[in-house]
Amino acid sequence: MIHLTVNGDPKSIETPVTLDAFLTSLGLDPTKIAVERNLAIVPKSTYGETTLADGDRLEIVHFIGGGNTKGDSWSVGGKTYSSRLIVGTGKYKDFQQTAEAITASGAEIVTVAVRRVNVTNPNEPRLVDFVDPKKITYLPNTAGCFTADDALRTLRLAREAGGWDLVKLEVLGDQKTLYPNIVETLSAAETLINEGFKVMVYTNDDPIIAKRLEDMGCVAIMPLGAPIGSGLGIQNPVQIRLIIEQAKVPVLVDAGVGTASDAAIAMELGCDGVLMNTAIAEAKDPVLMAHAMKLAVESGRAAYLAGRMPKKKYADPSSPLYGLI
Ligand SMILES: CC(=O)[C@@H](O)[C@H](O)COP(=O)(O)O
Repeated sequence: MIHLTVNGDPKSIETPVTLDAFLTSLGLDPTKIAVERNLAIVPKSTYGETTLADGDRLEIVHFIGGGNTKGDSWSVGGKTYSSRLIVGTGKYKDFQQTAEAITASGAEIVTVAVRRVNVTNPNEPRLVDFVDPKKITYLPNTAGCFTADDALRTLRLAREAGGWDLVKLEVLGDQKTLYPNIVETLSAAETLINEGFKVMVYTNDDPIIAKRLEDMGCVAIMPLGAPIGSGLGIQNPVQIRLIIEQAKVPVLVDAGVGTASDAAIAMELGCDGVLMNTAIAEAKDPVLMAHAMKLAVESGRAAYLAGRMPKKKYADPSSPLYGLI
């Protein structure tokens, strides 16, 4: 019988085994841990030829290199995306800067205000000459529409012009708040869905309305974090969480993000993604901010998947084994 200690706990094994086999017998993945044997680090490449002996003291350190979110994709409108950041195309200095920011953001979907951004007129600079619609999904939106009729005309136009049927519906209530007009939004969503559009819908942070839009057939629910263009960050995390908990379609915070931490909070809440425009376009350095937003969305998503520790009322020492080695 061989007696060992593992992180201070006694362990016994019947016959000598290699470190590799021992770690595996503990249910550990030898590629993801580091081991100290009798105060000397064991190189990973020698785990297979290191035979444990009576009296060995092992210290095992887990999760070296951490996890990653590779392969963590999401789908909308029948297409799968790995970036969870959707960016707007308004408010930039020019299309060149728009394109550079989009590249830095890593976004695979960009939203375009059909009535404001030139996509099709060859006599003016066109966004499509800077951002290739074969590589990036264009998501036409109805920015600036205040009635269901306006929104319907705009999106029918978009389908006619570019064949786009995955659309972002936003019907606004007033100029001061740019809050959604929910009555008009519901009516437009119903018509669009009946006409075969796949509707990603901008809405308020009301779980009841969100459910109704989902039941109607919207393919994504996009509650505001704060008023469009305000950069105030997520004002109502509880409501966003309630919307996420009940939804069976993707939920993306849309509007009101001001800086990277706002995007991370949205993702930590469990959102499938974030849509933003102003925070990037009106930053002093839009391209750098686009990069920051990419990292924030990825980091918030990883934190959500990792599962945060519970909040505690009192201190809890970080190194319970301190002094034992
Ligand atoms: C681009 C777009 O669709 C906006 O209407 C959207 O809601 C973004 O809002 P922010 O500019 O606050 O990010």
